[in-house]
Amino acid sequence: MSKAGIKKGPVRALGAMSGTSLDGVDAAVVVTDGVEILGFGESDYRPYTPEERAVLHRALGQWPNDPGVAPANRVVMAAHRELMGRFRDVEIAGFHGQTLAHDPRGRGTHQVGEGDTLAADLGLPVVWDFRTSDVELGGEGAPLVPFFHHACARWIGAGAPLVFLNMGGVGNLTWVDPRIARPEDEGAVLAFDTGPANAPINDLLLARRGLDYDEDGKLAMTGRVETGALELFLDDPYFSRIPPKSLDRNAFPEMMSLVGELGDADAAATLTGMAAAAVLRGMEHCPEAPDRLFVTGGGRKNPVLMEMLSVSLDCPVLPVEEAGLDGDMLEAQAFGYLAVRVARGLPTSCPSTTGVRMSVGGGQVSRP
Ligand SMILES: Nc1ncnc2c1ncn2[C@@H]1O[C@H](COP(=O)(O)OP(=O)(O)OP(=O)(O)O)[C@@H](O)[C@H]1O
Ligand SMILES: CC(=O)N[C@H]1[C@@H]2OC[C@@H](O2)[C@@H](O)[C@@H]1O[C@H](C)C(=O)O
Repeated sequence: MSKAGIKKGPVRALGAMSGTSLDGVDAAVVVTDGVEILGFGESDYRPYTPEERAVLHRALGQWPNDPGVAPANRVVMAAHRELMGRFRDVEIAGFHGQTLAHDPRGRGTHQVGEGDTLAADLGLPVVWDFRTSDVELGGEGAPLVPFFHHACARWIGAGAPLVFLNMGGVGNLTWVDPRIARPEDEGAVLAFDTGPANAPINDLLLARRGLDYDEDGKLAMTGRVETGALELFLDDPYFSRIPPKSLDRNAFPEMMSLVGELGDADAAATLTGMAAAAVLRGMEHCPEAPDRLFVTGGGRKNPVLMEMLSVSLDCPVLPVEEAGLDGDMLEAQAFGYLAVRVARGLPTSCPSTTGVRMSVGGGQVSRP
């Protein structure tokens, strides 16, 4: 028995993720022993209502005890309780919560949501608060999905280095060498946040058109990238900083003023171009050219973004479905996988994924 009280060998683990796009909560089952992936189970999604989303938006940038946090906590807990309660025959759950603020070298990192309450509500051991111990040990506390990306590379039988690129609200990439068996071993993974991805596009569409996002890149498709604005954006020192490195959702507030004078279509095209160009700059940091780049997250459904990535990168750019994985659920699956690792005392991050001083298994375990 592990510290979470789960049996030896593979278990069905449920993971849940509420991402920086604030669109809703994903939950998915992965079958794992905490090392290898043995299979995937069912998955489900629970969108936030417009009112709930507004509560979360108001709480962005807030720290514990700030006034918007308690209402945000109620929204996050209710959505997770409802969604995760739909799953059966699960032995353990991983609960990421919702990031409200991220300042690893300053005030820390803040995910709202109470895993102990959720454990009692669901009657399951819940692993949560995944990022704090990494930050306490000098790490960025993000990204945390890279150890799961390494397991995915092995699950799909990859034989050469490849990249997983998540285009969520923020972009993050993991360069993986699947020939190295353990992710914490030297040279197995390199990971970092590439830059803003969908969050600024969503913010623009909301401000200018009252829409949640630029569906299928329809608006960007009719616009033109304003290269002056793009170059000013790329002057930010973040892009030349050696990884690991991570970002807050709203880390580039100047983006909106860079496109402020542009028409709606040009502004959308330029923000989409900025997301793609940030990835290109990120690829310069990879130790070796990858064989293929698999895109996960909502951005893979944006044909304008996918085309921009394809024309600028030297390797095939493919939606992760081409590898038989589910690009909407990868992060939720990751937190199920990481929960089992924490329960079994295995690390969840290492110096090359977050810059942490030594490999660490982050996360609190709450039993019902
Ligand atoms: N058909 C589509 N066309 C264009 N963009 C899309 C489409 N579908 C989803 N998106 C974008 O993807 C976003 C959702 O992506 P995803 O669910 O990966 O984000 P997240 O998990 O919240 O973010 P993060 O990974 O940063 O935590 C939407 O808010 C939207 O911007
Ligand atoms: C602090 C935080 O929540 N960061 C998120 C965010 O969204 C994408 C990117 O920025 C990544 O660093 C991370 O999420 C994923 C799940 C991760 O930790 O791997």
